[in-house]
Amino acid sequence: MSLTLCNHLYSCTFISSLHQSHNFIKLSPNSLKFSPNKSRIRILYPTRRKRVIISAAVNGYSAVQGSNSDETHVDFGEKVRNFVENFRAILPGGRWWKFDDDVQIEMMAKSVSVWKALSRMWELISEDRVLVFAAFAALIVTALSEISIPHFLTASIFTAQSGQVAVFHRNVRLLVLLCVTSGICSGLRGCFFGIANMILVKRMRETLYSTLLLQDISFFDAETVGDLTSRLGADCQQVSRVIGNDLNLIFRNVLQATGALIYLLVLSWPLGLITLAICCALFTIMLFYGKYQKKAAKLTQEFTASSNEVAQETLSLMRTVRVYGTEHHETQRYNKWLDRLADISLRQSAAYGIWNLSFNTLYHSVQVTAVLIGGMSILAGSLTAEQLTKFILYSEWLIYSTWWVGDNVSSLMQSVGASEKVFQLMDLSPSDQFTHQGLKLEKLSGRIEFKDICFYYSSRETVSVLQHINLVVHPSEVVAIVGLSGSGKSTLVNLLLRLYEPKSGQILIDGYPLKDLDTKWMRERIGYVGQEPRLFHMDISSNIRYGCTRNITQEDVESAAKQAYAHGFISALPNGYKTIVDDDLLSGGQKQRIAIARAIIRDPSILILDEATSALDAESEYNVKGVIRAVRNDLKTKRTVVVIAHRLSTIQAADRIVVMNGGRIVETGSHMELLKKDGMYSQLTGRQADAVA
Ligand SMILES: Nc1ncnc2c1ncn2[C@@H]1O[C@H](COP(=O)(O)OP(=O)(O)OP(=O)(O)O)[C@@H](O)[C@H]1O
Repeated sequence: MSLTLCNHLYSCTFISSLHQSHNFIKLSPNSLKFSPNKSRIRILYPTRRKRVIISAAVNGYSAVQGSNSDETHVDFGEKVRNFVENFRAILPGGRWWKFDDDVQIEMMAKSVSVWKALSRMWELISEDRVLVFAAFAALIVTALSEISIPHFLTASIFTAQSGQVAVFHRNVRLLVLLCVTSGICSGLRGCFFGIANMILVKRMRETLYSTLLLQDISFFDAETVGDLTSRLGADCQQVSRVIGNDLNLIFRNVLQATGALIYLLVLSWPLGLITLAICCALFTIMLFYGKYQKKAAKLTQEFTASSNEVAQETLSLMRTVRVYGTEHHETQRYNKWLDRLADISLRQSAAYGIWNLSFNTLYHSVQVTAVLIGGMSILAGSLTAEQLTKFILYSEWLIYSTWWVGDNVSSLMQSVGASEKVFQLMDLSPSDQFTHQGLKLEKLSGRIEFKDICFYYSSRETVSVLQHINLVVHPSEVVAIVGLSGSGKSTLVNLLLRLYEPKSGQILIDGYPLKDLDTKWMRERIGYVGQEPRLFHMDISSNIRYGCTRNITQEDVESAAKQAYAHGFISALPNGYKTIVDDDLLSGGQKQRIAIARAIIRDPSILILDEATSALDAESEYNVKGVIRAVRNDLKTKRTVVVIAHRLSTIQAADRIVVMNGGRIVETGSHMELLKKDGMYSQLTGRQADAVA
């Protein structure tokens, strides 16, 4: 049965119930609609390393399976109990407020303390510490000027009332000076903190991006692009508030609150202590609120990342979505995450409401207490009206500052929550390939030897993909690897490209272990054309030059394009080699030809071609055969060619054919030798011949 969640709140109840019971679902019959042709409910939680799938057999769900008449028999007592339970759930601290139900704990990044997060941020910005110090200096001057204003304001009014002209003028002059100073320093403070923040976010993104680019390929097998771009975008943006907003305002308000408190205690210590007690209560509420917001922020980041993941996947597969007419389904898939985001936001807003309510209540209680006790003190003659006015002004100041501190601490907590995953990713060590300084040979002849290679992908440890592969490819030899789909051909090439490391065995290049060779040096000497070549969003010329470290002229580009049979169609494009392309603007065959030109221009000692298996067959075959022919005819440049071949004519052009099955090499030899053997190869060619016939 498929399940439609009628409204957002019910969806939360549903998900919560799923988590609570794990096996049994408690659902409100009103909230769900079932269609009879499916049998499972699946909820996917994207996690960093795995997706948790909760499946619930709906057929075993008797309460909903029954007719609607069940609903009418719910007795009054049950209804009241449900009402009371729901009411208790929405009270502060109730079940509705808890986030734990919403998400598996392993999807969260390791929690970092505020101090740890701040010290990490300081590491990133410490290079520009002068700017930060200048910002803090401006902040201190602003805070001190602002906190002195109410004193001189009140003093000016009361000195005018009592006719002390000289003192009145001095107070007004000081007032003007304080206003001007606080105005200027406030501007400088905002500007310096803003710049410091911009630097922090820029460094954070730079560091994160460069760390990601240096990870092993297996890291990208486990992470999704949408998730990573979300860390770079939304998460870093959230952290951007830390210095420019949160810290800046926290420090300002802490300073002002401290000043106001001292002033109040000097003015009247009993009233000062009462105000302090109220502020402590406010601060305690604020701590709970801050923690709550931090957790909410972490979930918001997770769900934003998940929604980005869905959007990115759908938009990049837009043609498939259109052809299969799944727009509505995809919208629902996206909406599911939006609903969860809205749910978090709903609770955040409700928490904000409670926080504001507490503040208002406590704020007004300070006013009332001050007027009551202060008024009685005036009547008793122990306090003047001027002192009480100052007291009320400063107590307002104190409580407002406490409120601001609370507000900004909660915002800081949110930023810290958002930064956790970013720091976790930033802490990843780069792949060994980038840290290890390997050997650089004087000359590479292109001899490749696979020695007893075994391999499985870390994401599927139980599935052995290559088993005891032994193969020698001689310099300038053209070797075709053939076999059924999934037999491990591309994996073998991936190991040669060092995208993955063998689990056992060794790959030798010119007799040297591939692991000992300098990866960058080695890759510069390999040309690779994948089965589905991808192009960058830049002009064709730049796409062909991509990654080539030697000096390249436009003639070199055109010559490589001619060898790859790409010159003709490129010249026919409106802007020729300057035409901006990307993955969608050219046909599969045209992209492949550009990728071949990109491989040829490097003048590689080892050329690896993965022939396309799909609809491109004929064109791909023509292109690949052309490259092999060119290698054969060009006696000056010696190249070893490894081609993963699917077509008979490509295979025949090879010096040697290696047949793979189930991760093993089962046959090797020339076309004729293998046909005579009447083994797997002859079966494969027989099948292809039948297909052509
Ligand atoms: N990144 C990966 N993570 C986990 N398993 C993978 C990964 N890439 C490939 N595999 C699995 O490894 C096995 C071999 O795949 P491989 O791509 O090497 O086969 P192939 O012979 O090149 O197939 P084809 O001719 O269809 O391209 C397959 O079972 C595949 O599902």
